[in-house]
Amino acid sequence: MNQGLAVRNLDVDRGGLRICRDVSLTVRPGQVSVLLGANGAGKSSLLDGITGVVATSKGTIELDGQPLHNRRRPHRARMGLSYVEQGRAVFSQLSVEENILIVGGPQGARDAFELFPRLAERRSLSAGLLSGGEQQMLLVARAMAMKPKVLLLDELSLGLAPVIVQTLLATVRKLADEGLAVLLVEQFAALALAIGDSAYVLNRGQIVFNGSCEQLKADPAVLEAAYLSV
Ligand SMILES: Nc1ncnc2c1ncn2[C@@H]1O[C@H](COP(=O)(O)OP(=O)(O)OP(=O)(O)O)[C@@H](O)[C@H]1O
Repeated sequence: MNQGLAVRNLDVDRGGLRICRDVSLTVRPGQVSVLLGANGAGKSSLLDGITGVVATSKGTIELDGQPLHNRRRPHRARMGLSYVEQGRAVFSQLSVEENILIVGGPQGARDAFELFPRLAERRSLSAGLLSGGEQQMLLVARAMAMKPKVLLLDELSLGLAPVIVQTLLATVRKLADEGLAVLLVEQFAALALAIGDSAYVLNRGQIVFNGSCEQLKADPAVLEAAYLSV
C-alpha cells in the first residue's frame, strides 16, 4: 500500500545558508497537507529539497517506505514525486494536447481532459494563449500524467483571482480523494485550509505548527505570528 511521503529532520542549504532546519512532515495518501508561511520562510526551498532540485545533506526523505534522499531528481520523479514548481511555464509554442502527450501519451491526455474539461475544449490551442488559470490547470495535468504517488504544488494561485484558485483547489481535493498524497504550498491560506487535512506552518525555515487544518483555523494566532515575525 502507498505509504505516502515521510520527511524527517531535513535541512536545506542554499548559497551556503541554512534555509530550512530540522523539518519533519508527512503527506499521506488521500490527504492534502497544507504548508503555510510568510514570504521567504523557506517553503519553496523545502519543496526543492524534497524533490531533489536542491541537494540535502542531513535528514531523510522516504516515499512509500523507500529512501529517496540519496537519489537524484529524475529518480525521485520516477519513484512517484511530481512537482509543479512556482512560476513554472507551459511549452507555449506547443498545443495544449501536445503539452500533455509528450509527458503522458494518449492515456495521459485522456485523463487530463477528464480532469479538466476546460483543457479539452482548448486542446488544439497554443498553450501560450491559455489564461493564467488554464495554464496552471495544464501544469497540474502534466504533473498528473506522470502518474505520481505524491503531488507537490507551489503557489498555483500566483497572479490568479480567488475564484479561479477555488476551482483549482477543488480539483486538488478531488485528486486526494482518489488516493493521491498532496503537499500544497499556498498564499491563500483560508482557501487552502478549507480543502486541506493536515497543516504545517514554516517560520524562518522551521516547522512551528503541525496539526489539522481544523485546529489551525480555530487558532489563527499561530498563523498571524508566523506571518508577522519575518
Ligand atoms: N538559489 C538561492 N540561493 C540562495 N538563497 C536563496 C535561493 N533561493 C532562495 N533563497 C533564499 O531562501 C530563503 C527562502 O526562500 P524561499 O523561496 O524558499 O521561501 P518561500 O517561503 O517559498 O517564499 P515565497 O512565499 O516568497 O515564495 C529566502 O531568504 C531566499 O532569499
